[in-house]
Amino acid sequence: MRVIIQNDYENLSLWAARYIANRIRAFEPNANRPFVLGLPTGSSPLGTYAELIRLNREGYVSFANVVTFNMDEYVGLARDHEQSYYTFMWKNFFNHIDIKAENVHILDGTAKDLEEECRSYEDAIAAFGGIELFLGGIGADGHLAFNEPFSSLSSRTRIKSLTYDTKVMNSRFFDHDMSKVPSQALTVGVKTVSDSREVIILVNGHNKARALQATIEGGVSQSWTCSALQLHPKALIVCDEAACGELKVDTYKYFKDIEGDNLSVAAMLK
Ligand SMILES: N[C@@H]1[C@@H](O)[C@H](O)[C@@H](COP(=O)(O)O)O[C@@H]1O
Repeated sequence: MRVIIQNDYENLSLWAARYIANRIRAFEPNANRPFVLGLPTGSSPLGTYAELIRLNREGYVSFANVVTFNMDEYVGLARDHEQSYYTFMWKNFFNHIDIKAENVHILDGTAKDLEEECRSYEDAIAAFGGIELFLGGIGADGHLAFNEPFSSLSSRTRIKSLTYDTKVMNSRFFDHDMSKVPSQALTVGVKTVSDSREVIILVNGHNKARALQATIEGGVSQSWTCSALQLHPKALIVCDEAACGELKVDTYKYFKDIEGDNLSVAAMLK
């Protein structure tokens, strides 16, 4: 596992966006061989999306041959609901880049047969040859996508009930009214994420410090689903100083030292 520690959220976002842009450029995707990118919602990726939009507008990276799969979606929210993840993604990212609408995949939380919706999502990922790079965030309880604590580490896309804590956290988007927060979501599984050839997780802020500690230093455990990344051959954590509060000094120093030359945000633009 690599851990990139940036001073603040701004630099974390620039570094992550430039890394992703460079990966897409190096892949040289075309219509027959698209770059398959997994994407999250939430506040963590907003800065990364903003920089990717800027890089796209400047002509540094194109999404014309990028295929995306989003991590999750609330059950029961229509796509045009202002808090659906569908709305979030178009508003904050897809509307501003040169991606083709037919290349965007987002689970439909209003599908008649939700189990079939999940199965066909996994089939669609497989049909594209799997995901090249999955970008994600984590919840304060370490959830990856909506894989809440004690989700199976070999889980696939399925329906999950949200924990009380997650509903409280997400109620900020629903007028702070818990009763408006959907109780269930469709989510890719831990295994769906970890089957990707590369995983990048953004972790910022003090409230994620325990989750970051569990991801890097704790044992692999279903109680912190993010810890499954320890078994991944190419997992990359991009975090800010604030999120490092629970790491051992030695751990912190190790990653700062070993990644020293790689931390420059400016040097990421080729
Ligand atoms: N399902 C999403 C996750 O994919 C996200 O990583 C997490 C953290 O959100 P934020 O980035 O806003 O802290 O919350 C949500 O519940």
